[in-house]
Amino acid sequence: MAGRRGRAARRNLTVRSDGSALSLKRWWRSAGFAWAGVRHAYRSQANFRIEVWAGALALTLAAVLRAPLAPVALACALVLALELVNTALEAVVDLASPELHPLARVAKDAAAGAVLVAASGALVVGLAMLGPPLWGWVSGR
Ligand SMILES: Nc1ncnc2c1ncn2[C@@H]1O[C@H](COP(=O)(O)OP(=O)(O)OP(=O)(O)O)[C@@H](O)[C@H]1O
Repeated sequence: MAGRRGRAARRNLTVRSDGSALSLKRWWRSAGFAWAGVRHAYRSQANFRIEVWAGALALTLAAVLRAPLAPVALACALVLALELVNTALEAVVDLASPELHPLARVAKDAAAGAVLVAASGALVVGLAMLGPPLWGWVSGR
């Protein structure tokens, strides 16, 4: 009996906390905030815009050349996600340290480094996946 009551109480708690977290309205609101973040990055960051269009080009080429889509999509998503994190970190650093500070530099440089590493990896993935079929298409083989 006590066990059943305990389980019911736990279920109530779970329903109350998970219920709101899983509500479609709440999820839609959160997605709206996330999309606002993406739009802000697109408007304010030239690098993000370049990466978006480079990714779109790579995905189009992969589809047209019938190259594996998943690794190209994953590499593009990684670069874009890290650029968004870099944008967020830049904003937080500017908020916390408007003056020049060595730690602010470390934070911004490391975040930019993360994007650079991901972009280099994406370039390798792009060359490996799209290079051979593109070469075959160009050379008519
Ligand atoms: N508060 C700061 N203290 C110390 N160094 C800073 C600070 N803000 C920026 N820097 C240095 O200047 C570099 C450029 O910073 P900035 O905020 O202009 O970013 P960015 O690389 O121009 O990025 P974006 O063009 O995407 O905004 C940083 O990587 C860092 O080395």
